[in-house]
Amino acid sequence: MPLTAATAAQKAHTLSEALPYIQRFFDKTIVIKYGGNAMTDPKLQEGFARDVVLLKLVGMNPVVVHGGGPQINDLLQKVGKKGEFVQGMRVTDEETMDVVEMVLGKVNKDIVNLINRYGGKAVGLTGQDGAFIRAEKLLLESNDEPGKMLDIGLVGDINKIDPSIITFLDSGDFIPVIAPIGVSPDGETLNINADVVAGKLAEVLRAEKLVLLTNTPGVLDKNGKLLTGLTPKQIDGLVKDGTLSGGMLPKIGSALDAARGGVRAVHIIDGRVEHALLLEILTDEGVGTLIKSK
Ligand SMILES: Nc1ncnc2c1ncn2[C@@H]1O[C@H](COP(=O)(O)OP(=O)(O)O)[C@@H](O)[C@H]1O
Ligand SMILES: CC(=O)N[C@@H](CCC(=O)OP(=O)(O)O)C(=O)O
Repeated sequence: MPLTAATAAQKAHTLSEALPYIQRFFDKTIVIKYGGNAMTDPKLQEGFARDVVLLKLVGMNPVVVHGGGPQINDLLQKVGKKGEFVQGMRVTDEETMDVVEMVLGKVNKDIVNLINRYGGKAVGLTGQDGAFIRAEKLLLESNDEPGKMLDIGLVGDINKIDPSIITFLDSGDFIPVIAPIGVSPDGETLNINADVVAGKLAEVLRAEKLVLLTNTPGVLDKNGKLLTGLTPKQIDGLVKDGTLSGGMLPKIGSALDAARGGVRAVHIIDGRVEHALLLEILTDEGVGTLIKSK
């Protein structure tokens, strides 16, 4: 069907709008957290893969960190286990860890394949590769009994990320795709929340941007209204009054740490919107919640 003059002008305008963003982010690192909740629809997955390839081709260095929480829950259910979370972190016994590794391995390869199908050169990694994510067992402070530390099993608290393998891949044509698994000093694999890995990696890589793709329009207030920008003080209030809960807790904590750690722009956006990533990075249509460092 031929384009009308108005539609053609609109399309040209949208393409042209990308120019200053392409210039600004040229050769800059963009860490993208692809949440398990944002990857459930095949059409959205294809859109995501195309967006990542496009960002690489226009000269940016996209680094993908993926989750897979709902997919892990599905397999746990099939083997007769129930997913249990404390403060947004999965309680991980040995059997659960096997399921986590299995599912994240499959999710990782699916993303790699999809990016490659659209002409990218994705390379899948976990923190075990080159032992680039070193962690120790996480102890969480109990909310009910301050001072009491909770052991939630084989869950990692990041000690150190060695960025050299990622910068090496970035400097070539490659797109790193990272599963959130770390390795302890004695070689044990540890399950790490993907938001935590993405936030820390963005900091260590001195990324220009961290974009967390999830299944809500962003951070919502008590009445379900989108909060477009949040300061540390506002976040503190939302945690204390219970507006933020579950998976949003590690997400907001990591986002704030990254913003304070020097990542210039940290956004939580709706991965259910087609091409949400392109809209966020290459257009004036900033969507979701911007996390401010002060
Ligand atoms: N105030 C809030 N605003 C938005 N989402 C919230 C809020 N509090 C809790 N959540 C929950 O956090 C979830 C996102 O975190 P999570 O399930 O870990 O997603 P992901 O797989 O993208 O990391 C949302 O689906 C929502 O249920
Ligand atoms: C310790 C911990 O909670 N690990 C997460 C890792 C996957 C993840 O973070 O996935 P999403 O981003 O899709 O939530 C888990 O086992 O679910």
